[in-house]
Amino acid sequence: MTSPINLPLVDISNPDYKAAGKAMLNAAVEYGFLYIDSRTTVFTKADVESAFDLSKEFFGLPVSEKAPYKRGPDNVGWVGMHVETLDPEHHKRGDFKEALNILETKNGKIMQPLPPSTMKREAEIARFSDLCNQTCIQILNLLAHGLEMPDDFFTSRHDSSKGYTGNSVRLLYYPSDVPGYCAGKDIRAGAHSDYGSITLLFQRPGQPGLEIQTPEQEWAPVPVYPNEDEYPFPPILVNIGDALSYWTDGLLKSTVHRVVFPGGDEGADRYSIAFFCSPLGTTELIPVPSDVVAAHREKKKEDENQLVGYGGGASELNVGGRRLTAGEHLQARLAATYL
Ligand SMILES: O=C(O)CCC(=O)C(=O)O
Ligand SMILES: [Fe+2]
Repeated sequence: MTSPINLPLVDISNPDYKAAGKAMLNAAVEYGFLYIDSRTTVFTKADVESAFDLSKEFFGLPVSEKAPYKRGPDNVGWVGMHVETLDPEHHKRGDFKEALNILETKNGKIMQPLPPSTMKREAEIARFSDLCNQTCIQILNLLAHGLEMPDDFFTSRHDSSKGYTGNSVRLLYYPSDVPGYCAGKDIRAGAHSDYGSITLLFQRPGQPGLEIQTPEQEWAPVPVYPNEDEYPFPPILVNIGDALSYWTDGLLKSTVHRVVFPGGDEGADRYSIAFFCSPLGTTELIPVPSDVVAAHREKKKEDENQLVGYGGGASELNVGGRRLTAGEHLQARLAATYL
């Protein structure tokens, strides 16, 4: 096994905007993954604990109480065991996980039906969703800054008051004992890249399992904690999705990752929470006006249609004489992974 990867840890509250923007950009270019120091975020320990607590409560419901809230064509709702197959090419059985996709809340309100016990916690969910959104805006601003573009270039294309983005909170549950699991054949979450612009990932102490693909095509575990420091909760893992990679002509990496069953004593259940931040569905994935991106393109002289990240659903960046939109890419990827 490859040694754990040593990803950069970024202080998101750094008043030296220029330094923070470059630190964020460098990590996004080199790894496509980075940690945000949880001491520098808008979240309190209680916000994160309450989100994991309600996640545990939801997944602990009997199947009969979750089934009425099954994921529909709008991609919101409960995803049962083996329903999603993130890497259908390599895994016959679907992912060994359950998920709950919760669409970004609006003015404190949940926009979809949920079980009464979860609905009761609407205020906590809405606060968590808002804080995720705020964090994504901070990150997108810093990345724009790092790319030497107007600070609001990305955020203005993520403004959900202007249309549908697909931004969502995703609660994930990977049970440790699933009948019929076959080591070496089955996987908790198959290899994939994320589809939107950025993903925030919240993890729990003692519940590892995430791995990223290195440029040498090996799998490197991503530790829950990057070092021995004292944190109120584990640092938030941030990764770049396909949209930002297309937008920057591959300068920012949409890195392939997966979730495995850890060996040894670490065979615990894993709970994680992702926040997927996506551009407005109508946004064309055209390389952005950045000198930094232009210099990268000049250096690479790359093929226009090269695959980005895992790239499965979007080998064609041009459709019908125009560029692919963020919404089309999202739909193509979902169609490829819900069989
Ligand atoms: O649970 C995790 O650690 C990762 C989940 C993930 O990669 C995803 O849902 O896109
Ligand atoms: Fe992912």
